[in-house]
Amino acid sequence: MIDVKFLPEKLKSAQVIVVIDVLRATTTMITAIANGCEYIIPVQSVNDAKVYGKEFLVCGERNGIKPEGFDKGNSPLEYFDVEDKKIVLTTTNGTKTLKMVEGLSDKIILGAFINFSATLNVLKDYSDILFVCAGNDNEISFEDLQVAGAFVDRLFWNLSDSAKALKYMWNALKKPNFSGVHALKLKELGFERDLDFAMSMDLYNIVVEYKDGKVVKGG
Ligand SMILES: O=C(O)[C@H](CS(=O)(=O)O)OP(=O)(O)O
Ligand SMILES: [Mg+2]
Repeated sequence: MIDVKFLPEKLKSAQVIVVIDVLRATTTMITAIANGCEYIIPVQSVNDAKVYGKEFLVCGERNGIKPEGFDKGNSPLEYFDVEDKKIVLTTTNGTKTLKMVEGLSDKIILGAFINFSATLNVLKDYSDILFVCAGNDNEISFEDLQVAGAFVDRLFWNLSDSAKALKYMWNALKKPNFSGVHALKLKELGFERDLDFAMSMDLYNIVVEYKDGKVVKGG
């Protein structure tokens, strides 16, 4: 079954789980890994991140903005210079959702548009996939649903009703349309370029996984 959770609730195990927080956590983490970051440790809180030692870049956001004392925020455009770095990251929705799916699958993948085709190639080998959209503060995210819909549209196993609904939504849109509440909020905060970046298809040809507590380049 190909199933989609519009929010990270009523979670269940699956052969593969794909966590989607296209604005911006999964887009940001994929960018960091594609630019040579060794690994990323997602954590729940700003205080959890601060305890990591000097060998880590301490990164993330609250209300979209880099917390005081942090090295980087949650804009993917800040992660082109992270070769061989170790990162600890806390974000409002994305890192929280990764922690929530821990233990539910042996294969947890990060989903976004910037490495869409590479991820799709891996997903084609599986018939039991759960897409988990991170949403925004417990509300659904139009942008996350678009990524799920684009994947579902290219997978041909049994679709759940939520997957079927997103397939039709994606077919109506045909390309990314970032105009939801979260996109507008990021625009107001001055992150318009993040939206363009996150809507770009296939900038990177890698798969990114969450394994043993770390976000790493997939095999
Ligand atoms: O930084 C982001 O884009 C969001 C926080 S907010 O909605 O902009 O305040 O965090 P994320 O975990 O990536 O949804
Ligand atoms: Mg988000």
